[in-house]
Amino acid sequence: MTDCVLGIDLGTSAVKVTAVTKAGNLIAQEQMDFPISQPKPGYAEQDPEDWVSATTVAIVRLILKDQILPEQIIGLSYSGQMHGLVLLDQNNRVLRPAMLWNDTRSTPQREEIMARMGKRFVEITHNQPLEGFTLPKLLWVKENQPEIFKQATTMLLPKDYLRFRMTGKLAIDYSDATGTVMLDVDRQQWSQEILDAFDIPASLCPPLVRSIDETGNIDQWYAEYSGLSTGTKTFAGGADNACGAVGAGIDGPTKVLSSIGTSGVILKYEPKKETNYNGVIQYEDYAIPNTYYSMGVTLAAGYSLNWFKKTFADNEDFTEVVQSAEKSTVGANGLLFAPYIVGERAPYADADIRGSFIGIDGIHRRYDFVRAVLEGIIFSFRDILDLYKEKGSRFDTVVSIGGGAKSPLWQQIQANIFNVKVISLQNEQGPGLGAAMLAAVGIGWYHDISECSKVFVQFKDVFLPEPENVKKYQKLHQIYRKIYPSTKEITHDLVDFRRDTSR
Ligand SMILES: Nc1ncnc2c1ncn2[C@@H]1O[C@H](COP(=O)(O)OP(=O)(O)O)[C@@H](O)[C@H]1O
Ligand SMILES: O=C(CO)[C@@H](O)[C@H](O)COP(=O)(O)O
Repeated sequence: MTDCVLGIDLGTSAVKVTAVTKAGNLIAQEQMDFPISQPKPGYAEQDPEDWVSATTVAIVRLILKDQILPEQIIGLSYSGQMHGLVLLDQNNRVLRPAMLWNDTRSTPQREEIMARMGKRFVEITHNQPLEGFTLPKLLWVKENQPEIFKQATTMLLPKDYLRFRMTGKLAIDYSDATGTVMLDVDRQQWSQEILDAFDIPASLCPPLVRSIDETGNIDQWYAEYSGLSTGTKTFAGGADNACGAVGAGIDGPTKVLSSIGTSGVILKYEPKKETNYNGVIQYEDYAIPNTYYSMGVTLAAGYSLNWFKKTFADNEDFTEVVQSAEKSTVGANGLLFAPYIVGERAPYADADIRGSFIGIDGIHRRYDFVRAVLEGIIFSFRDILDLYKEKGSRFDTVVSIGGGAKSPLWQQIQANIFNVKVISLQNEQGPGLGAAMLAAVGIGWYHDISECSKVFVQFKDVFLPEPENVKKYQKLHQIYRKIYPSTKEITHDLVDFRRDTSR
């Protein structure tokens, strides 16, 4: 019986639980999906109970199907979808569905924050108060559901709620706390100035801990519910992008992370907390203590592909749909896709922009549309890389993770659009591996993340830019860049005509 740690990756579409030994061997992995509810355009909610049930199913499968013994699991940690707001009452009961990172209903609150605090807000948090972040959501509840706000005694993020249900302990780690935009990044504490400005009781904010800190053992109730042992220690964990970067070995300035999950992310390691991109690019505490990262987020990356598949190829296998894009060409035979189908965050912070296919021709087949979707998402990533390049950053490697990294074609498209070498991991589940690494360091197997990374992080394939295709993509990207300014007004005008899915 070999001891192992679990990395629990609470994503937006599913939870994935990965068991890893001290030697970095992945001995089992289980996944359980859960739904997302979009009752109105711009809304995105989940029932926190679904996270608990799905995680428990995955753990039960590890024990019953994969034959992992509960006593083998000496520690576990968490990676969580970021920014989502979970509100608890005085009995620690959930007050309303969680409002997720891709819920963009809080534009008035975002504007109110900027009107009230302006530049000072960006100085404190190193971020703009975008709709996706937690504070605008909290203010939305305060203004639109005051009876719920009045009952709220604790605010948690998704993985922190899951940890609470498994241990009975309330906590939040610094990487997720930055994503609330209520943390004073320079002082590394909740910002009293922001709390006072919006009349938010400080008692709502849970205690801050580091990602590798111990957060209690599995409690009796959860041990009985799941089959885990009360001897298993939990460690705080981090934001999914922070954990993804840990699991991808991002620990210096020349490697960049590209993640295609439900959202898409281009992420860069930042050694100094003083760096401030004035909110154009997000700035967050990293899961490695006393370091930071910045990132640009494409709201609908894997989500765009999911939408396409659900709408036009529902009963077909995911891999086959993606592979069909090989029948198309670089530039999808003259078809472009802009992935703004739930609004956008970077490089355009615009909750009302919507997506488009440009250049539809009678010659186009479904595989051209698939190709355009894959390419459009990466053009959006390229826009973010260009923001970094404008600031003088230079990279020689992109590490590709997330569900999208299952496709070699998509990784080659990345290498060609970025004109940079792209490498993949042995297991594309970087966030789960990163969470397991936090537990491995927390438990004392390794002195620090860097030591653990040498054993746990294993790369797989290398995709080199193909010069002919790089040239074609450079031209196509210039055309793609015109889509946002050309469609902004048109798609904003269409807002009132969108279906209200609550009816
Ligand atoms: N075989 C595949 N090839 C390419 N992309 C895929 C494949 N299967 C799933 N995906 C993409 O991966 C995304 C899910 O990635 P994942 O990292 O699991 O997301 P999350 O952490 O947000 O739940 C889906 O939205 C889908 O677009
Ligand atoms: O909002 C952000 C980052 O700021 C998202 O990246 C979420 O953290 C969701 O991640 P995935 O489920 O797409 O991995």
